[in-house]
Amino acid sequence: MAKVGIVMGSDSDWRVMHEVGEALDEFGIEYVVGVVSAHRMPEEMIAYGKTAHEKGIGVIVAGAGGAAHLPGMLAAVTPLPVIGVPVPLKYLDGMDSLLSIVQMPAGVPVATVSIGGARNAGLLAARILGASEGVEAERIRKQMLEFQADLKRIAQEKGERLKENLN
Ligand SMILES: Nc1c(C(=O)O)ncn1[C@@H]1O[C@H](COP(=O)(O)O)[C@@H](O)[C@H]1O
Repeated sequence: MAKVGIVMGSDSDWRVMHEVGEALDEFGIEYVVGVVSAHRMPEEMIAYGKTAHEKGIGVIVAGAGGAAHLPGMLAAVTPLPVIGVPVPLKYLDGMDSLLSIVQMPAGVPVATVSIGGARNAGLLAARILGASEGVEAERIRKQMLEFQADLKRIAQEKGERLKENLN
């Protein structure tokens, strides 16, 4: 089974991006973590994007804050799906990052999650890998269905408890 490449513009993004890894851990999916910045190390970033698909990576999850060009620049050079995570910083609350990531020109898609939505990025990467053929993909799909059933059960139990407390 392909791995997920988790990359971020700075080690400071890990406070948000660690949730990508935690979601993948729950699904037994391997990942490799790295820091590559389009702004601070453009050559290394391009090399990462150009070679990721040759290194057993099937999906890239890229997080960055502020003028977040990393996800889009990776999408420009890789054939793999790229999921962008807007990382909120001290100023502008991540709106700058969200707009930088989501407003891609036609032809260069980045699947953008919500501001700070690292967990959903991990879950989306799991769904992408689970959509392929093979035993491992089948296992991920099955586990995702169980995960969704759990979500429903928990939401219903919480609703019931609220009703009991109010009535
Ligand atoms: N947005 C980018 C890019 C990029 O898009 O290439 N490289 C670094 N950064 C962002 O700068 C913020 C501050 O970084 P520092 O904490 O290192 O100063 C981080 O959120 C990072 O993702």
